[in-house]
Amino acid sequence: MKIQGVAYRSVWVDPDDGFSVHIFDQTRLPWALEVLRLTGCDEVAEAIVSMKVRGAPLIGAVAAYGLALALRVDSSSDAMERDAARLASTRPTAINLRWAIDRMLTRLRNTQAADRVRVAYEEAGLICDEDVAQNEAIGRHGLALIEQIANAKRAKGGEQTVKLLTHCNAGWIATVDWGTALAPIYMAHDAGIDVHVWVDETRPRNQGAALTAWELGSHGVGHTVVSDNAGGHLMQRGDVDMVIVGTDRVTRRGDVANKIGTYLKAAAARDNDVPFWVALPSTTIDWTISDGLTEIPIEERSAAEVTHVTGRASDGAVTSVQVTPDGTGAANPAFDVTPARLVSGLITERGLCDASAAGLAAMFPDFA
Ligand SMILES: CSC[C@H]1O[C@H](OP(=O)(O)O)[C@H](O)[C@@H]1O
Repeated sequence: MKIQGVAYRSVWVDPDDGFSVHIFDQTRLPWALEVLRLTGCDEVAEAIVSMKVRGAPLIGAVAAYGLALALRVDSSSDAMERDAARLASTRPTAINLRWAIDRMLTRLRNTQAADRVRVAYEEAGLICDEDVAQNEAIGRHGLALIEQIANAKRAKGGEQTVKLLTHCNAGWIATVDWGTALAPIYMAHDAGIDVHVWVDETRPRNQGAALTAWELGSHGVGHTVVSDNAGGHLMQRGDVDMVIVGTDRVTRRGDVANKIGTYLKAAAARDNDVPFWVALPSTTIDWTISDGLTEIPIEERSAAEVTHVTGRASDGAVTSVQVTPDGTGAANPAFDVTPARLVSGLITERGLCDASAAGLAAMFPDFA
């Protein structure tokens, strides 16, 4: 995606040194655009744990490069397995992380130690290129949904703006490029469709207020940040034509894990007959599990993310302030699970499908 006219991906290998891995520090956005140069596995692991880099597809891609960096230090099989396990353990919910590491190991276990660094960078690069292509395809398939809404509104007459609601950040900065939930929105905007996005702030880390708003604003897409609790009210008033979100893991029967609060939006959407669509590349499908509620591990993050909020002070300094009384405890589940029955459909790189075992098996017979 472009930032001030310059095209970027969210991760890239330094063209000069040929090995260091560059990412944007997402904890500094939207106040500063800062590139981090990662030169070792531990730095990559820390960047994922601290959410300097985040987003299910992107943490998979960056972890893949993290393994390449680790192999530069020690390409023995024991070290490779240890470092791969370390990277895979950084965050538990997004299946893309486990998928990317497993894909790297599958290739590297069949590679001579002397060739592993070269092969690792090659495979990580393929993972990135495939993510970009998948997300662009998701954009095209999701665009058709937005076009349908726009056409229906045109036929009906009256207010023409297609009003979408999204939760958290599933944009280009959460993937290698394009994004998942935001890809159709970018394409609709670029196609001249009048869209407006309600952006859930997405407490506690405010990925919506900080990252989705920054992305959409940078691309000129109309948007309004709302509190997480406002979505149901907007739907009741007919101000939401469709909800579109990303995901971190989808089960083989279509249960969806996504940022905490997604389930509540899906429940409100169902209660107000608002279509609720989930955008994902097939790397986000966990074919080994069915019941999301009992089988998807939900990341528990620090209480400090709830008791404190980060923002820019009036003097321009980015700082964190406490919003709870001293001594008050906080729970911080980072994801929840939306049952397939509340999902209108899945937007994949191969097309739109039902959030069901049959729908996924029909779309991905080669995986199911
Ligand atoms: C296309 S990103 C998918 C998913 O990842 C985000 O989680 P986090 O910000 O904790 O990495 C969020 O749940 C997005 O919807």
